[in-house]
Amino acid sequence: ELYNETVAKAFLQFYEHTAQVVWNQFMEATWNYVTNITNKNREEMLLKDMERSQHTLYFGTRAHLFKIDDFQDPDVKRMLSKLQNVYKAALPKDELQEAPAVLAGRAGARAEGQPERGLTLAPFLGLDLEEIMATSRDQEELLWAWQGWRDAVGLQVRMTFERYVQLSNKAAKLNGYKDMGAMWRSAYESDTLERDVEQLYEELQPLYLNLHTYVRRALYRFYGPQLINLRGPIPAHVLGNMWAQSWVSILDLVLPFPEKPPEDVTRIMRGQHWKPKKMFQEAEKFFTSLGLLSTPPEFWKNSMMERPTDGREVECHASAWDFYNGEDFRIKKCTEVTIEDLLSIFHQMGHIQYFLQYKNLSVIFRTGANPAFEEAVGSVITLSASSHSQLLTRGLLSRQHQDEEEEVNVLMSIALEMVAFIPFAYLVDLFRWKVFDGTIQKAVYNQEWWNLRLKYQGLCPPIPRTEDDFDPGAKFHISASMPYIRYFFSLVLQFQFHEALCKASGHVGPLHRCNIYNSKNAGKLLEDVLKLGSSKPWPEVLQKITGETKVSTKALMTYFKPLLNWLVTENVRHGEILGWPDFSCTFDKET
Ligand SMILES: O=C(CCC(O)(O)[C@H](Cc1ccccc1)NC(=O)c1ccccc1)N[C@@H](Cc1ccccc1)C(=O)O
Ligand SMILES: [Zn+2]
Repeated sequence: ELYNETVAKAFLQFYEHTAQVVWNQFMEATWNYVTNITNKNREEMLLKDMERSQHTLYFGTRAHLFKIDDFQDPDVKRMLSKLQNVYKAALPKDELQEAPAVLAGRAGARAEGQPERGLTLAPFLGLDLEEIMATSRDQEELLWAWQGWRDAVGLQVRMTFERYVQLSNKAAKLNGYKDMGAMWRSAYESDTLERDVEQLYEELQPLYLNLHTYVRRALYRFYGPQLINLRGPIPAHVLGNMWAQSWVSILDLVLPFPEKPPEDVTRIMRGQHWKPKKMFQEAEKFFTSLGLLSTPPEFWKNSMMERPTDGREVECHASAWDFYNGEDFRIKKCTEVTIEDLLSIFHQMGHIQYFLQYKNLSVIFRTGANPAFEEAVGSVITLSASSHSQLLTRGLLSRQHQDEEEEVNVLMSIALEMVAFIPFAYLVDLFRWKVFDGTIQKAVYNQEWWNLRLKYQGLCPPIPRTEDDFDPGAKFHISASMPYIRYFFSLVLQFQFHEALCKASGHVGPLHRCNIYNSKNAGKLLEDVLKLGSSKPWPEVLQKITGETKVSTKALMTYFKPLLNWLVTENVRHGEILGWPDFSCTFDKET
């Protein structure tokens, strides 16, 4: 009959050649917009987005005509089933037109006319406010920045968020999913994803609880009892980050051994006159030291490594770009010369390495084995890049020896980045899954957001919040409709990968001292995984690198064991209450 396997192969060839052109044009137009936000560039992006949707719909509807179950070739079956999901292209034309203004919030279009004043100010405002959140120790100033950002951006997103939920769920249903949360979760090819991540979270909770309790004590010492309740949640504006998702900026307030502070790598970088380009070259050197691929000339010619100084408005959230022609790959980042940005560049270069490794696969398979794999690649390299031995080798540290207490200090700084992140990375999509499935209704969006922030992060808003606010909208990924559970999953995966790569590199000793730099064995293991893209189910890919088919928190717990021991001893010594039995947020001061 007509739609047999031979026809399917020709159909896929036809898809392949047309998709490369359509996707390349869409990426070019989107790149032009986010690196020069003007109405003209927005129009051009929307046009290319429409063409891409028409292309997706043309092939998606026809892919449903094949009886995939009768086919033999596993690749043909897998490619056809992936084509069948057409995402938002399933929407009727008029709603598809409306979608960009609604779906991509801050990063994307506004319905018509000039973008809101607050929004055009926001990107510039954003980096300065984040700087204040990281460096200020004046809680009034921190409150001003915290509230300022939410008023400037959060409220804008609120206006379109309900319509965004409607359109998203309609598109999901048209693709056969019960809601958009189910469609997002389908990227993991598992019908137990929600329970799996909940289980991982529960295994990690004791580690987070002990860190939270210790940090609360340290903040109590600095800010006093009128701000910090030792039996209650921590106010969200004093953790050194706009979303309290990373606490590394308050390391100086919580250092276990303050008489042995770690060297300030940022100061050393600036003393050595590091520039953004050198930071990218540094990250590339690490990947090539593993025998992995180097970046093509286009990367250095076309990337945007610094915020432009010609007055152009750009989207400053870092990202890596594949232009689907096998040779054009870019990073967009408003790089500052800091250790945080150097490590963030390692993360972005991990995305680029994935693009390079799978560039000869069909376009359909040019994504990570699952979205968490994409995020984990760069982050696993970062674990080695930020190790004492690596920073020493690269001349970014001068002190050779590190004694036991200095090591606890370093583990604390890594935990402030990684362990503090665990509940935040978990709750962002817990919130959105509940919004999509209707558990959380519009009337209580903000209250339910703060219920989750209290339950999982043990945080409180520093001032009373109402339903006129929309605090979730203050996070880029929510305003840009970017799924987030991938970062939670990636956090666990990156330690599992790190353990496997360290073993392959012949490392002996504690996991947190491992540095895989120059290990061709570790590089080979990683290469074998990356070049598969999404052509195989991710448990198979996970097994190739770790020997296991299940995600496990064992490696992460091993890595932080020395710190957890220290934290438990410290918290017991102070007779601390783990958790926040006083769950109320103290606004009205008794005093
Ligand atoms: O958002 C990022 C880093 C940006 C990115 O590399 O994950 C970026 C996000 C993004 C931006 C614009 C459009 C789409 C996605 N993702 C990529 O550039 C990307 C993702 C998948 C494939 C190719 C590129 N990190 C998260 C979480 C995180 C990750 C690692 C350390 C700390 C925190 C955050 O900052 O909250
Ligand atoms: Zn990423």
